[in-house]
Amino acid sequence: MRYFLQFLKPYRKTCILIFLTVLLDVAGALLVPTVTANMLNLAAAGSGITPILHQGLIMLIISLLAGFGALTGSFLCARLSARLGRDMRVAVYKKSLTFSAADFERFGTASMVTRTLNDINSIQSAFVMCVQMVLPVPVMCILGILFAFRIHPYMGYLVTAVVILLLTAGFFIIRRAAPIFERLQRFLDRVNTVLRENITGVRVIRAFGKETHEEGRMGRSFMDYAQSAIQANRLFAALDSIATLAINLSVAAILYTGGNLAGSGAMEIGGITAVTEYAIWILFYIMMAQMVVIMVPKALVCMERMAEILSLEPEIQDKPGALSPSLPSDQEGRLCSPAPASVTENETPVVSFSDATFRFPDADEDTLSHLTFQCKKGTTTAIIGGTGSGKSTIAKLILRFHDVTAGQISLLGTDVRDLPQKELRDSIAYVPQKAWLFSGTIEDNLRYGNPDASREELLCALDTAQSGFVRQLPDGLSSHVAQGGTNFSGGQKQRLSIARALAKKADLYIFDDSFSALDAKTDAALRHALKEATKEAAVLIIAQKVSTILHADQILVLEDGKAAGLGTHADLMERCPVYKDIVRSQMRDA
Ligand SMILES: Nc1ncnc2c1ncn2[C@@H]1O[C@H](COP(=O)(O)OP(=O)(O)OP(=O)(O)O)[C@@H](O)[C@H]1O
Repeated sequence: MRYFLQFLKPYRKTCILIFLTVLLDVAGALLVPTVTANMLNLAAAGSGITPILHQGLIMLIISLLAGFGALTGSFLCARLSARLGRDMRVAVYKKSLTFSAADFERFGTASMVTRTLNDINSIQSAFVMCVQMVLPVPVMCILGILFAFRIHPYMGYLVTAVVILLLTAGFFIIRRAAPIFERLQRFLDRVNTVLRENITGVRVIRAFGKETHEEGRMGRSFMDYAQSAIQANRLFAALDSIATLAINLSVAAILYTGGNLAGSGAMEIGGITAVTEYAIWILFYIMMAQMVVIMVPKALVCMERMAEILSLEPEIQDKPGALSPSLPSDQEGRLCSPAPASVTENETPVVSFSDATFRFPDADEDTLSHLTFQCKKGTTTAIIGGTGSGKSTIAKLILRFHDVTAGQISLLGTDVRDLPQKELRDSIAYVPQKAWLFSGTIEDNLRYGNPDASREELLCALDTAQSGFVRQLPDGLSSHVAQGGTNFSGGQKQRLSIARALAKKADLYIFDDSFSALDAKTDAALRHALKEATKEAAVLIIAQKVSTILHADQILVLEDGKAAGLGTHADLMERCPVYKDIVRSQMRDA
């Protein structure tokens, strides 16, 4: 709630305006029956047409003012709701950009999507409904009861009794509804998770013939959600029936009591119509408010879920004053080394691991242990090792998706934890293990890391990445890319991802198993072209195939997160049994 009020703060004036329009609307709704009663009383007393017409004119003015209030209120409310929704979504999205991989895992992708879209929608609609339906209730009740008392004390007591009865019934129903709505939101998260898995993994499901199994899983999630929704709707139905019964009983009571009072001359005949209308209006508003208030527990749960995201302290944060003036950029946007002048550029390590150790928060053992190596400008460092040996984790640590548990990683002599994350990542071009392209055009994707790149630079990056196929496409650089790049083959996606990285001017290029889908000829041609294109930077290649890294300046051999060897291919063939095993097994397979 605290967070929601913060979002509401900039719109204080609009809120006050909305309240005034609500007042106008409610006052109009109650004054029209009062004027009707006056007209009836005038007619019953046999006064002429002029005073009745006069009352009619007053009624017209009141109706116009009330209509203006209602219309303006609705407009302001709709606009406020849309702006609040936008502000909340932007805040949640911006916050999610600061999350580390571990922070994301706390929520899960499906829940993040539900929280950003569905939860904020629920907050928005509950807010609009509350302003339009709940805000007028106290005003309507107080004014309505006062007006009824003005006509006759008995009528006042009657209306008060009905109001108390309905508010009590509403209170108990809402108390029962809160946990149901909480459950409903959790089930919605689960439906989203299962649905996402089923849609993204549809080919695997079909290939393994698991349609029936998945149908069952989906069915159970839908059933749980449906059962809670039915329970909630039953409560709505109960509330609806109670309110209709209350309205009818109160009208009957008013007609009976009012008739007796009018018959005995204690009350004017028009009073019966007026009080009946007051009661109907009050009960109508209470009924609508209860329908809306029932949504409040759900909205509160959604607010809590939004607050969970907004209040989370990101695991990885920039240090206060992390902006590093010691790392000015050169003309091409690369960070310049803060190394002393005596150190020549070639000797300055772009990346340096010093006894770096890392353990995932939920793991029992270190994923990487005591790694020490350096990647220098103009050289290629390769990392090879078995599956799960920690190769990709090294790339993630350099990019600060995680922080080392012990030891240190430096970029151009500065601990990466002392650099602003933006500055750090700006100086690195990264090709992730899973090639991912964004929907749009090839050009949009290539410009992702370097929006100012010229067309020639983009074509050059494509050529280096052996993506000549782009030139053959009818639309060339403007060719459409589907979400995730699904309209390209695995190898094409990899090459486009490599071209995207190359289009960015960086101090360090990281290729995480990025050549795996390439045939041997393309792989060799790409590595040859890469040497020239990245000669001003350091290159880190993570690979499974020995042929990809054979000519690297140094090769780090990883075994269970530990360095089993570091050297050139020839060195390692002489003294690293783990490397020799890898080479032999791949030769045998070949
Ligand atoms: N988020 C995580 N939480 C816990 N453990 C993880 C997480 N991500 C990876 N691991 C574990 O860390 C280890 C190293 O993973 P990593 O992805 O670095 O391996 P890799 O050598 O790149 O493997 P591959 O060659 O299969 O890509 C693995 O045992 C993996 O199970």
